[in-house]
Amino acid sequence: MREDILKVLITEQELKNKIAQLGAQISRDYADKNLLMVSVLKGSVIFMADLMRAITIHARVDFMAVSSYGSGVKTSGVVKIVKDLDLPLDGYDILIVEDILDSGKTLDYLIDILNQRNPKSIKIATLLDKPERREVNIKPDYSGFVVPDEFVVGYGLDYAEKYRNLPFVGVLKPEVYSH
Ligand SMILES: O=P(O)(O)OC[C@H]1O[C@H](OP(=O)(O)OP(=O)(O)O)[C@H](O)[C@@H]1O
Ligand SMILES: Nc1nc2[nH]cnc2c(=O)[nH]1
Ligand SMILES: [Mg+2]
Repeated sequence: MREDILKVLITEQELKNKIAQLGAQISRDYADKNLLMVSVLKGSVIFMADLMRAITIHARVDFMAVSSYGSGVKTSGVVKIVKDLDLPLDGYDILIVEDILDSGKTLDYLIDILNQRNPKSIKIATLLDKPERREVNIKPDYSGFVVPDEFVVGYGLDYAEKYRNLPFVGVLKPEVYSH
């Protein structure tokens, strides 16, 4: 698996340090709020697991699965809800936890849907932000790293459902895509 990686963009240690900072910041900002973290499966699962443990105040968690990329590297533009939340949102301050904000279409759609359920507030925490690729007007409230316009994998992010279990974020060798 490691032999498929062209370069490491963000190391395990850099991820760890940044998530500790984000967790501390969120803990301060939500001290007087009613935090419900909403993880967008599957990509955000590793970030969610690490971020929630870096948060030192009461936090509830829930999971939602939407898919727009299928198994490829390009968004289909169609966002499908594969699994909905279990909890109603009224009275909660929602923090959507994402692995990457790319075109922005996934979150744009998701925020529309979640807003209809009357939460107190909705904010976005994304590990990675790829602003060059944005197609809709959306910005993260908490962001770990800005990444260049390259398809990244690892730490939850897949290519054809593989590489999610790499402990760092990297870029694949071009020949991997032709298999
Ligand atoms: O900003 P966008 O262009 O919409 O892209 C970002 C979304 O794409 C990926 O999910 P994907 O649909 O591949 O599903 P996955 O999380 O299960 O890999 C990623 O996890 C984000 O949710
Ligand atoms: N794995 C992966 N999924 C994405 N979804 C949107 N952008 C990306 C990306 O750069 N890598
Ligand atoms: Mg994906």
